[in-house]
Amino acid sequence: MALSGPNASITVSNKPQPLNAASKKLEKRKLTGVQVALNLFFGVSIFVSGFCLLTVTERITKAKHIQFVSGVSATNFWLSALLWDFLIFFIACCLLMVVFLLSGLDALTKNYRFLDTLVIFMLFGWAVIPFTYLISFLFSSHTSAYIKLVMLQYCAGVFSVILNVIVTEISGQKPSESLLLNSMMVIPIHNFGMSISKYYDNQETKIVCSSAKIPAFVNCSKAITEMNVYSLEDDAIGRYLIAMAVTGFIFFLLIFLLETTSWKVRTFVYRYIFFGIYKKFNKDRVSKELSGESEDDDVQHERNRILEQPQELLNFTVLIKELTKIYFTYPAVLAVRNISLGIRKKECFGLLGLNGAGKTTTFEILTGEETATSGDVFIENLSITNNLLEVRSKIGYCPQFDALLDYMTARELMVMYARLWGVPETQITQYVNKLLQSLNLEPYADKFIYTYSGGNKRRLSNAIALMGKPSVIFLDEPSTGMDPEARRLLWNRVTRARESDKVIIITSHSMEECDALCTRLAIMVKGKFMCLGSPQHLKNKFGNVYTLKAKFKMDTDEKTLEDFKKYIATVFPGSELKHENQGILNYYIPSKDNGWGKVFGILEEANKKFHLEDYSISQITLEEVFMTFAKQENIEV
Ligand SMILES: Nc1ncnc2c1ncn2[C@@H]1O[C@H](COP(=O)(O)OP(=O)(O)OP(=O)(O)O)[C@@H](O)[C@H]1O
Repeated sequence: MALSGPNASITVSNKPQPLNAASKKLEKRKLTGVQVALNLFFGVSIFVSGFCLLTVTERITKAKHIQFVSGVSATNFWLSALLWDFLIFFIACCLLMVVFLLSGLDALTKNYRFLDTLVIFMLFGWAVIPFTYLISFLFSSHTSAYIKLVMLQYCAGVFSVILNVIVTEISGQKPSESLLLNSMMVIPIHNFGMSISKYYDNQETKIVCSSAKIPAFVNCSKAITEMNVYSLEDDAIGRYLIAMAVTGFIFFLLIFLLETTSWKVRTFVYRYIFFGIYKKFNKDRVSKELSGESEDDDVQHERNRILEQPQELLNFTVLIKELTKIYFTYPAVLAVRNISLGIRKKECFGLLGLNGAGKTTTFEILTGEETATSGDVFIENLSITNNLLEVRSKIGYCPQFDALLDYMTARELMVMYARLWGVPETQITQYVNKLLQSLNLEPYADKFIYTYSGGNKRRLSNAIALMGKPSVIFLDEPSTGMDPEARRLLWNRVTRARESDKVIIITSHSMEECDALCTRLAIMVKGKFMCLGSPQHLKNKFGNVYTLKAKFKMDTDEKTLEDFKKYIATVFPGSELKHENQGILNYYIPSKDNGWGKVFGILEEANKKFHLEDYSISQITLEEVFMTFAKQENIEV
């Protein structure tokens, strides 16, 4: 039996032949091409699968999205990744050649054969690196992607070799005539295994045939010794090399298609197919919940203003028009329900809402990360659905979770983004230092990011979002985990950015932050705007109560407290005792018919009558307005 075709170095005929001592020794020492390939598969699989680690990490942490948003094109991103990984692959292959040389694998190294071997390895690298990138899109964890890819590559390699033996040796078919073996040629490791094993066998045979003593079991016919190893014959490697060259190119093309047109395909599928089917079977729900009509007059007014006027007259930097997002899971989630909004230059718009209200989904659509199910977003009059690449170059984005590259320093990362934004090379150092200073990041600027605290990572994410010249900056919960000083610095920086003609859109769970930064805000409940306006407008509109805090001395008896409660109930009809603890009473007092002067007059009287230690009266806070909507959501749930 010949192990891989007629040119196998050690050809075992069907009839056992007597071997002399020298040839027995030779047989024992020599490997077959198949053995060499099998031995290489494991190491090669472990090594090449590593190329998925960074691509998966960059995708799931959104570092890739931030780079795209900062102006990197898909071509540049993937070509630079390929170039770098290919360089690493080349160095590793050179080291492997040294190992081959030291191990005495003359058929792969001696007499310039290492150049042929390198060609096989390089073509394998060209095919397998984009293949690994492509497969990595299927995974959302880099460790799982790595382990599964190692297993996939190794099993595919071993399987393909076994299949080749079965097809050629057992069923006697030529590899080029077997549909199964031909279809295996899309897998880089199969082509690599075949190339290396056939090349090794061919060269080993030539070495043995050119020696003084040719063992009897070696087939040294002219057809074998004079065959061009690069030809397209079944025992040569030409077809496998061509397959690797072509598939590498195809894999790369597929990556580009995935990056550039998959967004359009997804938009089409979700908008016209999934949403069409959904509308057909859920007519009532769609007309009731996705009508966009609102009970709040400000929200309704904003919607009318957008829908009734031609877009050119509106002059908004950001225009959200009847935006809807449905996640077609089971059951379907209506994450954003027909919202319309216009934001002009120098505005800071806040999106508030409980967890799961739809803020992040709205952000993801606005930054081009998610597709809208219906409606559209326009940034400087460019539709995000039709001009994604242009729109991306107009935005800065700080995602909810830090999209940073752990093995870079803050300075390196910021220099990289400054270059991407096109800051002139001579000004980059000064530009980065200024930004680092403004967020007090200088002490950590030259340390690896993985050593940073959560708050410092957040500062850096915000600094990156504020870089360059975007027209719109999206900040998703920007100050989470920051200390009060860092928060103040951030607020100053954001306010300065807003004043320099930018639009800031922010989501936050900190009402203090929204009150400090936002010129307008909306409270979102279950994907809908429940109210819209400036913080003061919302406080006036929904805060039709004052909050009264009365503090009694420690020795005050129960009767005095009861008398005070009766007194308040009489002088402020409709008042509500919200909370009582350790002689401190908190009331909501209706503001209607109770001006500030009247309230203070009554409380001064109460102070004298009940000997209060202290009292205060204030307008309702934004947090209390928010809580009234939050309560509504909880009741509806
Ligand atoms: N990929 C997804 N698939 C299915 N449902 C999703 C997906 N992403 C979000 N959702 C659902 O969409 C709704 C809105 O989620 P979203 O993350 O936008 O809320 P959020 O207001 O940003 O919440 P948080 O304040 O916690 O960040 C939630 O009900 C959530 O479960």
